[in-house]
Amino acid sequence: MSPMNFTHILTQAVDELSESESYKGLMHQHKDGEPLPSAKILQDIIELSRAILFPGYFGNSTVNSRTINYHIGVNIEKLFGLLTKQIMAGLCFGASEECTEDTESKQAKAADLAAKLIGLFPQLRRTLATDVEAAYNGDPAAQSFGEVICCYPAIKAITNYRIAHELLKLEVPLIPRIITEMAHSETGIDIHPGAQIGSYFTIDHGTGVVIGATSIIGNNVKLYQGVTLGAKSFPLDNDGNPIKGIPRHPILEDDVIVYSNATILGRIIVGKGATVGGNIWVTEDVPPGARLVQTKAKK
Ligand SMILES: CC(=O)OC[C@H](N)C(=O)O
Repeated sequence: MSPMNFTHILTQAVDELSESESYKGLMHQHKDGEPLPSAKILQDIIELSRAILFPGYFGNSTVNSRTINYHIGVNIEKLFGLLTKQIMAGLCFGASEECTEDTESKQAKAADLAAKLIGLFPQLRRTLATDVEAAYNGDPAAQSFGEVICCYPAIKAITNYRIAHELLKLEVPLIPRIITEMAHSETGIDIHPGAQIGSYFTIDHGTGVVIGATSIIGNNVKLYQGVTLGAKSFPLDNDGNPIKGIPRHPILEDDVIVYSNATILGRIIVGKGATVGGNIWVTEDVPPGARLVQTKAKK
């Protein structure tokens, strides 16, 4: 192809891609003074959060009990600055009116929400400590808490989820979903920030786990790789659009174990202490303490 032809093809592509009919619904219209959330900075926020919650394991590895106050202080200060800006961007993204109107009060709100989230970090760390313990106690292959924190995808995914869930409760738009989707890409574990998950939660191996937006998981629950807590077909409104916000995912009560690749669908209850075996499809309530298993393979 001659350079003239390249130019023609490229110019035509530019023209077609710039036509409003072509990008309708697919472009975010930038307005001066309105930032968009940045996946890159949110990644920095997650790295800082991990360094604060699990000092020495993430971030600066030279931290010790004499210097911890300094390290946590520096990281919290950085986190507060970055988080405030990203929350502001999230508020702008979710705002129906122009974000440039009332910027000061939005900025004050963003700083307030960032401080509220950081204020929850001590409680988040206490809950994450239970998740680390559950991962260690739930896996004979784990040699130490340190190994679990450094290596287990579940700890990364659950940390992102627990931060994102608090941001969702603070009604910050978009950012919670970006944070859980970052963990999804990193670990293969997809936990929607809207799910409610108790303490001592663990996922062994993790790859392919999906936990839907309205799932409710009690305390001391263990999942294996490939488990889906999903929804069944959903109702549509008169215009044929899905009706949002309906509880449609399972409730797993305390002490439930679900083995690999089980698919549990709909707003059903898996009762306290029940065990759901691998590779099964569950769409009805499971009584407390039940053992649900697939029929054995036959020769
Ligand atoms: C996990 C799952 O059921 O996904 C289906 C859909 N995203 C929903 O939330 O209903």
